[in-house]
Amino acid sequence: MSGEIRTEPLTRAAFAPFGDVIEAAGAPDKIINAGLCGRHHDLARLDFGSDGRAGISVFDAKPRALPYTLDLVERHPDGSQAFIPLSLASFLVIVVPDEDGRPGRPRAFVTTPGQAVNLLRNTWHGVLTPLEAPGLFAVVDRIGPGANLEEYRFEVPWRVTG
Ligand SMILES: NC(=O)N[C@@H](O)C(=O)O
Ligand code: NI
Repeated sequence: MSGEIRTEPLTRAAFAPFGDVIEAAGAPDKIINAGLCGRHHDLARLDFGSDGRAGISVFDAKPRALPYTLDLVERHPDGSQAFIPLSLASFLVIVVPDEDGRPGRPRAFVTTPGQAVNLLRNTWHGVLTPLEAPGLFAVVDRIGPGANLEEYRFEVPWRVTG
């Protein structure tokens, strides 16, 4: 299976089967800090497994452009993975439903400035793909034993267009 994938806007509802959209959307859950800050509370389903712990790393990724050739996806069977831009750059988020242990048809989302994402454990996804510089991201994922990585290379790449 291969072909062309059109990008779609990133919304919590559309992304929910694959993970969470982390953003300051709507009214804050709580006003804190003497009224000077709104807290948008507990936005992501983090999961680091029974033998792992949470880690924060910084990724400095090369920006890419659309149309984008998708030939490789991966997943982390032991934990979730969150990508939080350290700038207002937009990025491409590719996720794929699993079909009997292999990726099915990818879906491609483009973030708007201020959006971050958390990928659920074992969700097929494209690697971190900024669409503009700087490609600096904080990444919250599992630190622990094992590779926590399964890769899949498509025999025929997908073409992702805007
Ligand atoms: N390999 C790694 O740390 N990053 C990937 O998991 C990725 O999704 O970019
Ligand atoms: Ni990953």
